[in-house]
Amino acid sequence: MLKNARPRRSMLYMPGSNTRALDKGRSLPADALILDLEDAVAPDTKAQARANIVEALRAGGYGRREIVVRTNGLDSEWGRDDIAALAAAGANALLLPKVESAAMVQEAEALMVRAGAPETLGIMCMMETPLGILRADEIAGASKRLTCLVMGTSDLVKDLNAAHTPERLPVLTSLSLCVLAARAHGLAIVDGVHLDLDDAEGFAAHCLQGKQLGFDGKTLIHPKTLAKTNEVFAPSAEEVAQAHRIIEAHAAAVAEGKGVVVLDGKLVENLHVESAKRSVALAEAIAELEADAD
Ligand SMILES: CC(C)(COP(=O)(O)OP(=O)(O)OC[C@H]1O[C@@H](n2cnc3c(N)ncnc32)[C@H](O)[C@@H]1OP(=O)(O)O)[C@@H](O)C(=O)NCCC(=O)NCCSC(=O)C[C@H](O)C(=O)O
Ligand SMILES: [Mg+2]
Repeated sequence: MLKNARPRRSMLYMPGSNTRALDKGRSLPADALILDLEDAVAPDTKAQARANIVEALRAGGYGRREIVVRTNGLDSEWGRDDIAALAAAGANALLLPKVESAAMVQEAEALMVRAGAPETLGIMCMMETPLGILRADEIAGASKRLTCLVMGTSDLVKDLNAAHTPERLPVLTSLSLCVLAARAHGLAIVDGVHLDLDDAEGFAAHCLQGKQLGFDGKTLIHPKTLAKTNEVFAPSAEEVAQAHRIIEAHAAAVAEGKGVVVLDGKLVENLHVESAKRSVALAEAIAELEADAD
């Protein structure tokens, strides 16, 4: 069972230096917004971006969208000040970049606590360096505050000296290792960004591949990709209807003292019921989120 389960089909990055984007986030159909202080922000605008995000959080208006702030690394000149300013500013989670060990997570958590972070403030980790991927299990188990791993496939491809390819073979092992680590620790996990904004077909294929690999959703860089992402990572109406049929057929079998049933020629066991219940719960959570956004 996932800790802190909620829809994370679409997580849209926006630079903290872009106040227009921070404002637009209040009306975009994203499950989560990542207000960025790291790579999307130039060094000489870091302090202003931090102030913009604190002000945006104070002003509120983001509804039920999950609000995540990506801080700079603790090895940079800005990381500690980011955590000090954001720990109690009202975000749902802080996203730590380039995490490579449990110790890095725990150091950030200690700073968050010192800065007055509420117990509800979550931690997310960017998985985007070779060492971080190799230590995914250690990182995913580093703190009770951890809710979600976020793939950073751009940095990863760079560090691997690999290439962005349509099938993503160069990063498949890394993606799957992180999915394994996330699930082993009951965490959510979200796929990396697609950099080519004019490649709608390739983007859709990567969404589908991510869903098939087990990801809960995808990180995004532009609002025009939200609709496709939300569609792919949501259970379809047919899937939800089939999930209800599976739950009902199995319940009827159990009432007759049987543990399994054959539905449409396919075996249905308890594990299928668990998956069906997960689909129904996700569909309900999405409906709630979308009703709230109207
Ligand atoms: C890529 C962009 C710079 C493009 O911006 P722009 O030229 O303004 O795009 P449009 O003119 O098409 O924008 C249309 C309207 O949409 C708003 N907009 C655009 N992008 C966003 C956004 N991300 N969030 C919110 N709103 C957005 C524009 O303001 C326009 O609105 P309006 O004025 O009403 O018409 C830009 O999309 C952008 O900056 N994207 C985010 C880039 C980013 O955050 N990058 C860092 C994260 S990715 C990363 O770091 C990867 C990871 O770490 C790894 O290693 O893999
Ligand atoms: Mg990165």
